[in-house]
Amino acid sequence: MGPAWHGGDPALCTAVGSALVTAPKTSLTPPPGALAPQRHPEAPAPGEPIGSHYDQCFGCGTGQPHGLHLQARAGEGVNVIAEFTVTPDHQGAPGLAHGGVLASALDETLGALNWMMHVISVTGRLETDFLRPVPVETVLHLDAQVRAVDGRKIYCSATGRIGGPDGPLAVRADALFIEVKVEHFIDNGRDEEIRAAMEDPDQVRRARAFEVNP
Ligand SMILES: CCCCCCCCCCCCCCCC(=O)SCCNC(=O)CCNC(=O)[C@H](O)C(C)(C)COP(=O)(O)OP(=O)(O)OC[C@H]1O[C@@H](n2cnc3c(N)ncnc32)[C@H](O)[C@@H]1OP(=O)(O)O
Repeated sequence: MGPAWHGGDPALCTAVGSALVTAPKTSLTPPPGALAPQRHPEAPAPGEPIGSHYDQCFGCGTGQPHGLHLQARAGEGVNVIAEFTVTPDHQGAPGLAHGGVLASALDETLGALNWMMHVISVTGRLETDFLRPVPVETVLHLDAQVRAVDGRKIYCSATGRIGGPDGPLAVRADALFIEVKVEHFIDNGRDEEIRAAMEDPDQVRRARAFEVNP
């Protein structure tokens, strides 16, 4: 048998005999020169709703019938909080939330951190730990925070607790978000939706706000 596939990165894994040895992944660990995150002076006040960045977003869009409808609020630091109620539509196993849905809820909460720093960024990497099963009708209390910033790289983490902000930890994630320009969406999105978004002055204003208020 040939060597195992290691995602093309020989630094991550090495085959030793038939065993696969995985070296620690360092890309979610801020490098020594990384800076502490700064809360933008115009970030929403603590407790203020952050609002949806796009009404068709699966995570936060109010016009998206199949979405999670997350409504994040600003925290005290460079963090946001949100609650997510697991419904029967979110099941993976009978009566239990699907892991991918929970990862989406974490991802969306992490994405809302953009508004605390006035930066547009997208998920580059998301590593999720599922610690407890999450039953239908659970209210998952989500908290995401930026840990460090290194150039365009934003190192952040999120937790999801069952039933309350101090409830049992059910899911957690470390993530690397990468800062992008609005052109990331314009150049890559499907024409139909981009055209509609560009014709919506509120959407354009939301997207450009961070670029004119650096
Ligand atoms: C008019 C319409 C307006 C619409 C306005 C909407 C605005 C509001 C949107 C908010 C949205 C939030 C929503 C929730 C969060 C999502 O769900 S976002 C959607 C999911 N994510 C994506 O689709 C991203 C897909 N990936 C990409 O597009 C590209 O890979 C990226 C992430 C932009 C990076 O590409 P790039 O810009 O070419 O940068 P690149 O040089 O490759 O990497 C930069 C650095 O990051 C590192 N890096 C990149 N990827 C990784 C990785 N996976 N692991 C480790 N390191 C990495 C690189 O090694 C590099 O490090 P240095 O060399 O600088 O040390």
